[in-house]
Amino acid sequence: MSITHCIFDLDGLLLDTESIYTECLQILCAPYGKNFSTETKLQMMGKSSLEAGQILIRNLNLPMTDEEFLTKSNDIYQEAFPSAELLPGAERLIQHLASHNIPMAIGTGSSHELFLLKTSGHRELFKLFDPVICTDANEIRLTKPEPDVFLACAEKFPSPPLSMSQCLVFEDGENGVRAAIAAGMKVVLVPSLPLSNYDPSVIQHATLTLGSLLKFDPVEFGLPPFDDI
Ligand SMILES: O=c1[nH]cc([C@@H]2O[C@H](COP(=O)(O)O)[C@@H](O)[C@H]2O)c(=O)[nH]1
Ligand SMILES: [Mg+2]
Repeated sequence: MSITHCIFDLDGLLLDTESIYTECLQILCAPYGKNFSTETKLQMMGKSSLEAGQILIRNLNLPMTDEEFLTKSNDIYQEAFPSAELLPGAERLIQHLASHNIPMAIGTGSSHELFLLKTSGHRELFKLFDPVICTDANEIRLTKPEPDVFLACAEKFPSPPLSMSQCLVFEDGENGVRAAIAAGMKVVLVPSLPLSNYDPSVIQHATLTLGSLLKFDPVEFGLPPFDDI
């Protein structure tokens, strides 16, 4: 069945914020002589700031409380996120789908406050999404890999899809791919870390895996073809 609605992850999928997270968390860990590993990062991706901090503290045995992590990391994020850049192919795909009136949502593990900071350089483009569901929204009980964020997107579209299988999720994280599958949606994995780090079962269950959003062909999902090729 054709796709009628598209749902986009934010960090590492539309915006190059995963590289910023890595730099910020390396800065945070360095004074403790700890190394922020890719394995830990993959577990954190898609989680709320608090849950991600708890994973980091536990995995690296960091001598700090959850509150200390939130304060320290937030100070570093406030400086770093306003310069977040769009990833290759993101603007082209968003403008294309918008020009064909395909409903688009954002479903992110980010808080609404950090969403605003990260997208501050791209305000007009992010007005094309309705709804924008952040992980601190009232209706979100559980974060990715649970399906709550994506199910809330489906429910809040101005005109909701007939079935979850008509929603296509774009994701860069393991937790996000699992959440999309749990929601009964199709999912394109565009990894933001080398693919060799990903759980093979995540890659196997994704509908499609692409090296970049530039490689996405809307026609494969029954969406209108690009006009510029
Ligand atoms: O290195 C990290 N990557 C990602 C996260 C968390 O994961 C979210 C991004 O997940 P997603 O792209 O699925 O929204 C971020 O907003 C943040 O809460 C983090 O803490 N640290
Ligand atoms: Mg992501």
